[in-house]
Amino acid sequence: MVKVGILGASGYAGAELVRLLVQREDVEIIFVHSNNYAEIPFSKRYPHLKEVFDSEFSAMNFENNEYFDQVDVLFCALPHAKSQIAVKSALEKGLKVIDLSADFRLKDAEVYEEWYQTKHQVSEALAQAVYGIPEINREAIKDTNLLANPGCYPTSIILGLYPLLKEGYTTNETIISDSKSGISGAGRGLKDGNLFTQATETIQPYAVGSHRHTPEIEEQLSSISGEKTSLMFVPHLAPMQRGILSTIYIKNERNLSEDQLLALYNQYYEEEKFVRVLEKGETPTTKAVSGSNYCDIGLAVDTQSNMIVIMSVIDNLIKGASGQAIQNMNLMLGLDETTGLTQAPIWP
Ligand SMILES: NC(=O)C1=CN([C@@H]2O[C@H](COP(=O)(O)OP(=O)(O)OC[C@H]3O[C@@H](n4cnc5c(N)ncnc54)[C@H](OP(=O)(O)O)[C@@H]3O)[C@@H](O)[C@H]2O)C=CC1
Ligand SMILES: CC(=O)N[C@@H](CCC(=O)OP(=O)(O)O)C(=O)O
Repeated sequence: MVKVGILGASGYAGAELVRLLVQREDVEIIFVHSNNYAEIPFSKRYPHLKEVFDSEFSAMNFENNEYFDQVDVLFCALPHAKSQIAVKSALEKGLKVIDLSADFRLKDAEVYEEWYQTKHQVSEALAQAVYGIPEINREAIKDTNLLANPGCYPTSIILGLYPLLKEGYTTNETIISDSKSGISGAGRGLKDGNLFTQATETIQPYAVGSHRHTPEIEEQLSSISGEKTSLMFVPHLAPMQRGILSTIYIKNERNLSEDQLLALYNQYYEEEKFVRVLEKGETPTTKAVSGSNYCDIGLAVDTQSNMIVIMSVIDNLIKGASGQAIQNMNLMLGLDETTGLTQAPIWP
């Protein structure tokens, strides 16, 4: 039995961890943390899990936390900069740690501090953290105790570009990703722009050219291509609960035909349970991956402009957060990577 604890379980990502893990017979959830909802049953905040998971939230201090002595794996689903002390303490106690925030995703503390405007308190641990996209760096994930779970936008974009960049495809022309996210991507915290009245029946770009996922994506794309690779990333808030669509544009510098492009992606992803490459002419929809750990990728070549268009969709809370975190946990524990993640998507 694998014993797990979840920090930030009252948030959307934490609650998805609970929903996915509570259904497993090989996992026991030992504690769910929330300071604001301490001693309140989980199912009061998340009524869909009534009689499925009714344990109370526990408030806690993260330094030398005795709760950590009771578990094998710690998931941190806290905002940026809030889990660093917990991660340090859990690593010292010999736990496997999976952090869903951005705190261990960037290798360079200075870059983190510039983009997140806060000092990194555990920068010495950055070197040991492994960035967790299993389809790309499965072997390193198996060997780490500190897993940096990727951001939701980065997951959709990196999986979308991986085969082309791995093949040495264009890195000297700017790549563009026009990405759209459902509102759950912003978490459950109250924010004016996420009110129903502000966010429904409209779509809006934000953080144009300045989104904090840009350095994360560029670092990973550069690592794949072996050269400095830059990205023009434009996120949008879309009026849906879940889902991310990234439409990525990259110069077709080797004049691949659509059939060749599809063959390349099929070759890279044919063994990957959670990546589905669509057929010629098909375009992905966020609905087709909703509630699942799938990433669906559609491909097209625009012969007029000689641009490749990659369309990548995920559920931001599953493959973009908690599903991928569990996929990583499975690998870190030597389990079948797909355990607990084979639920089919929900439609409509
Ligand atoms: N939503 C998404 O699609 C994705 C989210 N992530 C990342 O996962 C993490 C959680 O996100 P999400 O679930 O959306 O966020 P939510 O805002 O929904 O939840 C935040 C959680 O963190 C806790 N928390 C907030 N502030 C503090 C603090 N100062 N100290 C201790 N605990 C605190 C809250 O507990 P309390 O009840 O006490 O307020 C709550 O449990 C973030 O780092 C986010 O970037 C990553 C990928 C996708
Ligand atoms: C819609 C929305 O607001 N999305 C969030 C991204 C959430 C996420 O995955 O990012 P992190 O894990 O890096 O926080 C944003 O743009 O800040």
